[in-house]
Amino acid sequence: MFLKRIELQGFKSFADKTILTFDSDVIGIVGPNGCGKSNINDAIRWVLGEQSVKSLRGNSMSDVIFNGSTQRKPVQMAEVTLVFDNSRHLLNIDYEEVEVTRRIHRASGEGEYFINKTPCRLKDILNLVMDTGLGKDSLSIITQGNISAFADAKPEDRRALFEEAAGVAKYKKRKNDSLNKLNRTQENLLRLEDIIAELERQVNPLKRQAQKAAVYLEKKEKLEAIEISVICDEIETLQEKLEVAKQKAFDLDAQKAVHETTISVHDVKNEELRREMSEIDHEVNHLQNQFVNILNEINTLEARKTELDEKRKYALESAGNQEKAKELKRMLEEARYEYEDRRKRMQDMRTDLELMRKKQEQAESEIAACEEETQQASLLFHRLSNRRDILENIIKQPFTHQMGVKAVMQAQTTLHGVMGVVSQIFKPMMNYESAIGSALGGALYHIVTEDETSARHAITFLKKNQSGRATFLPMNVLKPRYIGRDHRMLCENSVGFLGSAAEFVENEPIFDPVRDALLGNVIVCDNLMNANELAKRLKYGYKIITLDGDIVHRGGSMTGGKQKDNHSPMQVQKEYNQILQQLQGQQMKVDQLQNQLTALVSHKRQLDEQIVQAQIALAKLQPIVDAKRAKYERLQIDYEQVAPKDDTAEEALMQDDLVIRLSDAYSMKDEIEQKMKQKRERRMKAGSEAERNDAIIREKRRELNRFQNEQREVEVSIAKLETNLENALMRLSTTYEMTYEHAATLKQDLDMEAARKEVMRLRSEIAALGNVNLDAPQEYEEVNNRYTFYTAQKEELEEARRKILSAIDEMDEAMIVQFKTMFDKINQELNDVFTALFGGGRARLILVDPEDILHTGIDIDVQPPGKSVQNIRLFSGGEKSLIAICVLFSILKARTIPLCIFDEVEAALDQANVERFAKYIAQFREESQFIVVTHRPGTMAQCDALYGVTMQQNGVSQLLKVHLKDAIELVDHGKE
Ligand SMILES: Nc1ncnc2c1ncn2[C@@H]1O[C@H](COP(=O)(O)OP(=O)(O)OP(=O)(O)O)[C@@H](O)[C@H]1O
Repeated sequence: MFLKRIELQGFKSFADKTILTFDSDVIGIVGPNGCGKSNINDAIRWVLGEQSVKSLRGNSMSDVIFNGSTQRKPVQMAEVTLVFDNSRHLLNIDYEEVEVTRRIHRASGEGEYFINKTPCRLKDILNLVMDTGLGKDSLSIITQGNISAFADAKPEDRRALFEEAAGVAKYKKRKNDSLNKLNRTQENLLRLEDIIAELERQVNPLKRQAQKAAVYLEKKEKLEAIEISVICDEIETLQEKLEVAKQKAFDLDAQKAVHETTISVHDVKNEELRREMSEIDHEVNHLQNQFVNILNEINTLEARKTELDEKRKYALESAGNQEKAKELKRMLEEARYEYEDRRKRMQDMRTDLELMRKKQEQAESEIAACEEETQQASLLFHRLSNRRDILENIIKQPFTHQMGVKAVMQAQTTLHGVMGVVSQIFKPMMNYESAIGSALGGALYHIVTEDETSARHAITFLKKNQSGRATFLPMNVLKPRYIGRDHRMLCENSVGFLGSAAEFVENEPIFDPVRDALLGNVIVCDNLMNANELAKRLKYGYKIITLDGDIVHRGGSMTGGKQKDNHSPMQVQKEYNQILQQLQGQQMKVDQLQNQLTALVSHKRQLDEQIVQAQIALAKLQPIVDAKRAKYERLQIDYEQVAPKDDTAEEALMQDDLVIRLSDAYSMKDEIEQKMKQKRERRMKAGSEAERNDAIIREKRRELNRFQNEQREVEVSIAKLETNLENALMRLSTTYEMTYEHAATLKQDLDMEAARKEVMRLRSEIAALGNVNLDAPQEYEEVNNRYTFYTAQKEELEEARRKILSAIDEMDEAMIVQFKTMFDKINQELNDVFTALFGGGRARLILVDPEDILHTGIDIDVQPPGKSVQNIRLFSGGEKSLIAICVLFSILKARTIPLCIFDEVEAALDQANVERFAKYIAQFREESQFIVVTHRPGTMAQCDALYGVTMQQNGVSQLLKVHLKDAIELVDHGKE
């Protein structure tokens, strides 16, 4: 027996464990309607892998689990096991006995499969029974429904039965698998083709980019090798320059200190001089008092002398000759003394006067020279002041020729958002006025506004008042412009480059955007020659201006020259600043000269005064000298008249010291006068010295000022050098990630000028490369690898597809042969089976499309005895069943099927046909095992054994082996 046993538990109406053991070839299963016979049939199909809930007569797979009845609770699990004898190895497995089990749990709804109690997949079970004839479309399980549907089915729906009989299912399955594989391959191929197309699109540009990147890297490497040395050299040069500038700053500091010391020394000196002058004044005062006193004393002595002389005169008249001679001799001595004394004093005075006159002459010529110089200096000062006034006037009344600008600026307070005119907003740094003027050009007279609305309002204002035109720069739309990083670097390495024009103006921070927009990308160069050279290097992409205001425009055109009366605001401002500076110097010069002149004039005035005083004194002394001489001569005559012949008279003594005292008083007076003169001279000298010191202090202060300015410039240049140095160091660290110390060890001994040019050349070549994708080589390699990989894959897939297609062709071939052979075999059997069952007539199978064996439908052409009905559908139900049964038996004859389960297939047949049918089954018992569900005694009579299925009141099927008679009774009893 092929199927040895069925074990059911919880399956449909078989709530309890039920075992059907098959020990005969033809087993009948009998029982009343609804007792559960077909559930056995369902159980077999279920185990063999039935997935159609509908064909299992349920709504869900868990409907196969015993659902309970009035007296029994539902169970939670259904399990059916089929036990096969596989000694003939009909099943595709090596075991002699095979147990196939399927289980389902109500809770999870999950099914489990087992082969020989080992869990397996549904697929394994389908494989196991494939081509045994036990498949779901096979003849092994035929129901009444199948039988009646067979005749009415469409020809193509009948095909499955024959395919199953021909055993092409395995090919079909394989073909299906192959087709699925082919589909997947096809899909993969499509996907691959998409990927390859996409990669193809990327690979060529990437290849170009990778080549470009390689060129870039090569140049970059070369550049790096040279530029590190160039930057090092630049750093060293900058450091040297910085050293020099710092030394200069130090020297300036030292000079400043020297000057400051000089100033303070002179200040101290002046302090001393002033103290000395005040002391001298005090002393002169004191001497003047002394002078007055001595004059008084002289007057007193003179009076006493006159009185004495009168007394002597009277005494002489009454005296004797000897007495007289003695007295006269004494008087003569006094007179001679006085005369000599006065004469000598007069001589001294004359010498003094002479000296003073010489000094006076010298002072006069000095004054004349100083006056001339002062006059010249004043003249220049006035000329400069006049020019300053004119320029001031121009500055105070700007925009005389720009009516529109003038009108807007006059109405600035009433117009919202008008911020100023460009020429007034920016103040060029010293010496950059011409350059900035040229850089701004026409924009000098543009009006800066907050935004476009403000500009619109101003334009409306100009229109309404017909006040002219003006150009406006709304701040909100201005875009900053810069010199590109690479270009900047190129500039910094060029001779004569000073910076961008924006660096040389001062303005309020709020106007920075205007500054950057107008001047950010304008380059300032020292002269036109260097400007041309730089323009060439920059490929004429920037406006370059020189300190003289000449311009090399973008594109290379040039503007230059000089205007006679340049009234551009920047020029006016420049001249005004220069004039203010000159005026300051000139004013100082004039002041200095005037001070000098005043000092000279006062000196001369003092000299004049002294001369006059000396002349007066001399004039006063002259008559005195004359009188003294006359007196002396007179006394000499008088004495000679009375004097003895031998003048042996003893030396006359000056008895009265009045004369000496008087002479001493006069000497004292002269001495005081001399002292006063000396003091005054010293006072004057000190005054001049103080003035000279003041002049020196002023001069030193001026120089100090100059030093301070110079120091500021040096500080600016130090700051610039430091910035440049910092930039160079930064370039080293950002571009090459190197410190200077490390870079210096790599520095090569190059001709720096040539190296710089090489750097420039490489830079411009690199810049000309444009955007470089440095990841391109790697990306190219990746993409190219993927491209190669996918192309190879595509070829492999195409090869696989070719193989699948050829395998499908082979399978088709095999299926056609197998199908056709089986079909022919069945067709051969059919006629015999038909005549046997119908008792005559003829029947044959027809291929609807013999050209397409793989898909053709199958028609049946039957001719029961004595009938000429062409269309199979026109036959009666019983006839249709019988025709189907004929085909069934033909198939059984054509090929062996180990197990056939017939579920009331003969229900529609009449008694005679049932018997014929039953007997026919018996013919196959040698090859096939039959399980026949039947109600018909004729069929039962041909069975070797009969199982009766009963269902008691509790709704649970039960099984019992019965004899034929009991079986008929069971069925009949059921009918009742
Ligand atoms: N899940 C289930 N739980 C309990 N009983 C079930 C279940 N499924 C089906 N049944 C019962 O099984 C019976 C139907 O069995 P079956 O169709 O095998 O009868 P039968 O003997 O073939 O009848 P007939 O001779 O009319 O063809 C019904 O009474 C039905 O109530």
